[in-house]
Amino acid sequence: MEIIEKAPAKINLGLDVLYKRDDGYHELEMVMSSIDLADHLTFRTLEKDEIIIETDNSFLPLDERNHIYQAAMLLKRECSITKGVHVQMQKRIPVAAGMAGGSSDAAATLRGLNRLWKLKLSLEELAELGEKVGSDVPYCIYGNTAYVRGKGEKIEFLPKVPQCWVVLVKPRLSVSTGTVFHNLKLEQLVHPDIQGIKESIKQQNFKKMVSSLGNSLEAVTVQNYPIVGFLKEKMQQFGADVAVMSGSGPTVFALCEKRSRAQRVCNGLKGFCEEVYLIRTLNK
Ligand SMILES: C[C@@](CO)(OP(=O)(O)O)[C@H](O)COP(=O)(O)OP(=O)(O)OC[C@H]1O[C@@H](n2ccc(N)nc2=O)[C@H](O)[C@@H]1O
Ligand SMILES: Nc1ncnc2c1ncn2[C@@H]1O[C@H](COP(=O)(O)OP(=O)(O)O)[C@@H](O)[C@H]1O
Repeated sequence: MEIIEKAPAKINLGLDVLYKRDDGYHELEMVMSSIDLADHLTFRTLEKDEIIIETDNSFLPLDERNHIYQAAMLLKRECSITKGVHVQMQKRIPVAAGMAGGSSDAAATLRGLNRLWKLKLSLEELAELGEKVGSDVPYCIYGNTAYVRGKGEKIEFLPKVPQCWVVLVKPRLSVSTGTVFHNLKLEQLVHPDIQGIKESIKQQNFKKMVSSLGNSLEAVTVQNYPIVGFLKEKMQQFGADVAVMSGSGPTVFALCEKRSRAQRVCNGLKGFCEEVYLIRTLNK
């Protein structure tokens, strides 16, 4: 039997850093939304007790450093599964981009193997397990639009984002999430209006939503990689309703109510960057 799972990328419509916790992590308050750009994973049981990952991306590690491997190993241990699994992944989400590609793959692995091996774990149980693989995995178990707090484990579902187009631009550089958090100065952070984003989504008010979006980590990443600020400015000049960095970066996304406007932003950005995508938000 073969099981197929889609692993969608996320964008952070809002990301606020509240304080540094005793465990060294930072307490976050975020609004996340899934977008229509996804990795595709296919799972097949192996009689031999091994985890084999194949992918069309030649830069990813395929051993225990891969989030898919970690999620599969965790579930095998938790449920005492002695069979193995073969995972085939088509990688579409840019890597180390602030779009939770690895976390979404881990979440898809937990959902996929739960079905393949008929384990009957609830999504809540999978989310709790996923926390051990990465902070964004619990959210990625559910996807869609959500208000997320803590390190990423406290999740409140929101209605779908008002209909709009998303342009993504990923400069050719990788950002280390750890370094971004290490470099931030709490007293200098800008705090976006997370409650305003939540309310505007509940009211389906696009204009109010775009005026509230923001990311506390943006200034930290822009300081080290000025190209991120440059691309954001370009998106605004080409007519984006709003442009914000996602996660710890370096991807910047623009939201546009009109498709024609999004197309203009997309065409304009192609002159500066190879990786530019025009997509929609994703809501089941
Ligand atoms: C910032 C976010 C927001 O969605 O997204 P991405 O940029 O990764 O997409 C995530 O919380 C990223 O979560 P995750 O990708 O699991 O982070 P990790 O690799 O565990 O973080 C690497 C390091 O960053 C620091 N870190 C991370 C998350 C957090 N809430 N506080 C922290 O201080 C810690 O020092 C940690 O050791
Ligand atoms: N399945 C995976 N997909 C992407 N990256 C992975 C995966 N497994 C492990 N990684 C590693 O995780 C790191 C972060 O990648 P990714 O999850 O794409 O970034 P981000 O958290 O910024 O969205 C990369 O250094 C990458 O090598």
